[in-house]
Amino acid sequence: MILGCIADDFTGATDLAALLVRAQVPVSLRIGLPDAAAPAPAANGVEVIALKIRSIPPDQAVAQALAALDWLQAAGARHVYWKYCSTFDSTARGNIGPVARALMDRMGAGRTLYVPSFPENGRRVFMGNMFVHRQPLAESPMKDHPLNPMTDSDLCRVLRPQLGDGAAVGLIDWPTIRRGAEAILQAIGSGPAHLICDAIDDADLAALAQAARDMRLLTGGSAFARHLPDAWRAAGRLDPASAAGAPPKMPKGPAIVLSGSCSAMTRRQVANFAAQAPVLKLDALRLASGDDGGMAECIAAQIGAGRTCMIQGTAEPAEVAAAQAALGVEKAGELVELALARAARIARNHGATRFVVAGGETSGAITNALGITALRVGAEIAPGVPWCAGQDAGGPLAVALKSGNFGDEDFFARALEQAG
Ligand SMILES: Nc1ncnc2c1ncn2[C@@H]1O[C@H](COP(=O)(O)OP(=O)(O)O)[C@@H](O)[C@H]1O
Ligand SMILES: O=C(O)[C@@H](O)C(=O)COP(=O)(O)O
Repeated sequence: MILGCIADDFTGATDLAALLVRAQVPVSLRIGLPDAAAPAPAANGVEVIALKIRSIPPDQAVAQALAALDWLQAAGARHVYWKYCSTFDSTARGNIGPVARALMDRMGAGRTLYVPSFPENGRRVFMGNMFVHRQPLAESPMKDHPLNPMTDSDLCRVLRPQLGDGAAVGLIDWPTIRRGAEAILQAIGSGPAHLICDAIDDADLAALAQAARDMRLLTGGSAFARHLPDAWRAAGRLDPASAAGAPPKMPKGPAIVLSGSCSAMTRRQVANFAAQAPVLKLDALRLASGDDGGMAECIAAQIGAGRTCMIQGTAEPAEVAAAQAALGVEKAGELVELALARAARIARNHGATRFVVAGGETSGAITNALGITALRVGAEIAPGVPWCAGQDAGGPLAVALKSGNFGDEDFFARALEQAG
């Protein structure tokens, strides 16, 4: 296997898998830690392991990431990629830094790069500061994220305390990156173990990939990973004729939209789709007292009759803040995730075959609830959001796991049309 990847959430995993398919390599996407009976990886392919470790306590995230690393290494991974969010989503304690550090220690890797930029989706790092479209990260809607609000745009400052022990974090800045792979290589050689990298367009990411092609451990978003296969091909380490293979066949049938993201873009997408399909809005406070607003009846009436509907946890920042103040951040999030996971199972029992899900944590909860253990990546609906084909006890199904911030306003309708 040329590359083994550990993704910290499920939308991130399908994003990464889609971009690697674009890079013309065979990609296998496994949900959770593969068991002993899992099929062996392809010799020249990429393995992506989707974990749900973005917001859990650092020691648990590290333990799961190391277990994934052990599996990937035993399966022959030549390089390893630690995939986190293109907006560097993490809590004050981690988990980007602690997991990177643990992977470095276990692999004996002296250095690694941190390259979250995803220019096609408006995420750029300049002089160590992350921008989301035209706004600094800390002024963007990411400041209101329910689980990991991002309140500092300076990524060196975000990473340093996560690494602890006074760890040195360096920056490979854009003027260096614009001088090309040779200059980047020198900066890597003379810098500290942890290096945040600027990148404002895909040419920057390609230069970084060329400079980093010998590094065994790399970290970042999907857009940087996409450039690695070309860098390895140029170095003669990957068959120039390698291909992603034929896209999987997607099942047809009733579809449900399940939205747990509260991002600004998802809120617009939910409002847009609400004008076209029946919607049930969950309320975290009512869920806490066992009231889901008749969710099962609503799903049975719509999906059972072959029509679509949407169940949303999605709410405005003030509503989320009120629920969190009453219930606690974790409890409020968990209640909505569990309700949406239950909605997915009910919909499946009424014949749903297509699931459009918004939100990374939400996608993790739903994919696990459906018992999906592997996905095959199909066509992208929006950059970084592919339809994926999977299987559960009831047979074939399709899921589109949308990162909170990805896609245009009409994303849900477009997704259903595309796989219609
Ligand atoms: N109304 C709500 N009140 C409180 N928390 C909510 C509400 N709706 C959704 N959530 C929680 O917010 C979190 C959103 O995270 P996630 O699904 O990862 O979305 P994103 O992709 O935008 O990061 C989930 O844990 C979800 O359950
Ligand atoms: O890199 C990205 O932006 C995405 O792949 C990602 O990780 C999405 O996370 P959520 O926004 O929590 O869905």
